[in-house]
Formats: sequence, C-alpha cells, structure tokens
Amino acid sequence: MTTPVVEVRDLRKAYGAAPSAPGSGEGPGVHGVSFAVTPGEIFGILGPNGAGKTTTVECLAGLRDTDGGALMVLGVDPQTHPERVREDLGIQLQESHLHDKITVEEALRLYAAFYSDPADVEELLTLLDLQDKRRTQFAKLSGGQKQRLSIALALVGRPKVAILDELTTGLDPAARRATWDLVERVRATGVTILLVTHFMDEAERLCDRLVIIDRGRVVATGTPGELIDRLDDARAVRLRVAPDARRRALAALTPLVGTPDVAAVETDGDEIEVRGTRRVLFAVVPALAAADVVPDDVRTVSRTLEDVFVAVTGRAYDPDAAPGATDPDLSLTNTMDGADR
Ligand SMILES: Nc1ncnc2c1ncn2[C@@H]1O[C@H](COP(=O)(O)OP(=O)(O)OP(=O)(O)O)[C@@H](O)[C@H]1O
Repeated sequence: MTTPVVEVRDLRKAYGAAPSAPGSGEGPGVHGVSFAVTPGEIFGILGPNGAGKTTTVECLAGLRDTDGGALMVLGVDPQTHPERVREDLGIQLQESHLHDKITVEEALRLYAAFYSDPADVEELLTLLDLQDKRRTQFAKLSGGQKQRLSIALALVGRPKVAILDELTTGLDPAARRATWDLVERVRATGVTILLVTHFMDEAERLCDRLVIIDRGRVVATGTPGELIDRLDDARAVRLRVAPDARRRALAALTPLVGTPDVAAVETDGDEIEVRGTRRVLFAVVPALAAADVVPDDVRTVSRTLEDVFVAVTGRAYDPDAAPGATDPDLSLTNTMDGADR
C-alpha cells in the first residue's frame, strides 16, 4: 500500500464549553476525525459551514494546537515540527488579505523571497493564467483573479501538498469552472491537493476521494462514486410510456421491488420511476421486453453527494448551517501567520 502523504488519526480540537442545548452535540470543534491522503490525489474535506473543516487543516498545517489525536504530513508531525511541515506544505486559507496596492507580480516575488528554492514566478503566472494581470494591484483584481493569485501564493514554495480552502466561494459559475480546471492543472504538476469545500458539486467534480464532515465528525469516506453507489437507491430509471401501455408496464415492473437491484417503483405524472442500485437498468429492460412495452423515453438519474449527506445524517444539507459558537474576532489570513493557536 502507498504511504499516505497526509494522515489524520482521531483528531480532536474543542473550542470553549460544550453547548447545553439538547441535540446540539459536543460543541464547536473537531471530535475524532480520521483520514489518509495518498500521493497525487485531490482529496476533499466536505461539509457544511462550521463542520470543522478549517480547524482540521489548520491543525495539519501546525497553525493550531490539537487536543488529541495524531497527525502526519509527509512523515513529519506538524504539532511538534510545524516549521519542517511548512517547507513542503502550501496553504491557501479563506479570505486572503494582501495590501490593496501590491501588484500580482510583487506579491509573488515577495512570497518567493521567503523560500530558499522558490517556484519560478513566470511559470506560476502562466500556470494560474495571471500573465496579463502581473501589474494589476490586488484591490483591482476580480474575485476569480484573487483566488488564482492565492493559489499561486500557496504554490510559491514548491509544496508537495497544497491545502486549498473554500476556493470558489463568491465566484460566478464561469470563474468556478475556470478555478476547477486550474486545480486539475496544479495536480497534474504532481502536487497532492487537500481541497476544503462546502460545495457538493465541487467535491463531486474534483475529488478523487473525500471525507464528509458534519459537526466535527467524519460521516462518510470514499470516492464520490462509491459514496453514491452505497445508497440503496443510487440510481433511478425514468420511463415515459404511452397511456395504453402504462398498466402493462407497471404490472411488469412492480414485482421487481425487493429484488437485489430494485428498491422502489413510483409513478410521477406521466412518468414511471424505478429506483435501485447502479444496476437497476439491467432489471428494468428485460421486464419491459418480456411485457413487450417499448417506452417513449428512457432516462437514468444518478443521486448526488447531497443525497449521501441526507442519508448519513438524516438531515437536509444546509451548506450555511453553522452549529455552536462563533468567534467574531477570528480572522484568518493567508499563509502561516495570523491564526490564533
Ligand atoms: N477560535 C475559535 N473559537 C471558538 N470557536 C471556533 C474557533 N474557530 C472555529 N470555531 C468554531 O468551531 C466550529 C468549526 O469551525 P471551522 O472553521 O473549522 O468549520 P468549517 O467547517 O471550516 O466551516 P467554515 O467554512 O464556516 O469555516 C464552528 O462552529 C466555529 O464557529
């Protein structure tokens, strides 16, 4: 088995006292998170706001002290040797703040000066599509350009692992898609990526594997496909059948419920929906053929990571749900400094 580049075992970090409200869990923080990231992956940490994602990556970067558990980044414990971890770890945290007047190129050269063997600034400008913006001041950049600059800054120390936190929050759909392409481009250069996000579609699109975190705990781990396929009704086949064949179609399909690949048959307007495993289509087609029903239209529908969240937590996914107390004074800045330990 490949040695993980990042390993988190039973990480614990609590903020303040546990809440007294019934059902509100153990209070804000992280309460036993475990996962391992293998080299070259885009690994996702997905969950609603306040789930504990940023806390987890800040502990990994040695920016916060933990209360318990074991952490390893490229063979080094970030809690005991944060400075060694930072040599190989690039981190782009939420809300990067740079001086309004600093230009893109100045910012990159300034950050490069902190490293003995920095990445080539020209290469970074090209990789992140910022050549045309090199002389633009930070305050004049669009949201997408600021995000691209923050990724470039996270990569300036030639990290082996890059942590990207809530990259696409506030971006329009086109800028989001462009940012996703960039993340894939960065991974293609050999950097392992730890992607923190509360966007289900982003995780589904980008991550090779992921953990879903809710209220400080891991509630699911796997590839997006594995997590979805574990649902009892991972897929659905939707059929439109002419009114005169409808009764025959239902008579053929209803007895399939309870067979290994079929969980339910339901009607919805003029459509019939058969839900089941990813092999549900294999059950539907022979049954229709035997009854000589030719549908006017057939579509397959896949579930999403949002359905996985609902299935494992029993709650609807509210990306903005932030349980527990917040710390109004906590303002995170880019790079290693600025976090309160
Ligand atoms: N310094 C702090 N003091 C008190 N509570 C904190 C502190 N930092 C985080 N928290 C709380 O701990 C919980 C987890 O926060 P964290 O930032 O790790 O969540 P998150 O999943 O990254 O969400 P978000 O995207 O909103 O940052 C939240 O309830 C948050 O309010």
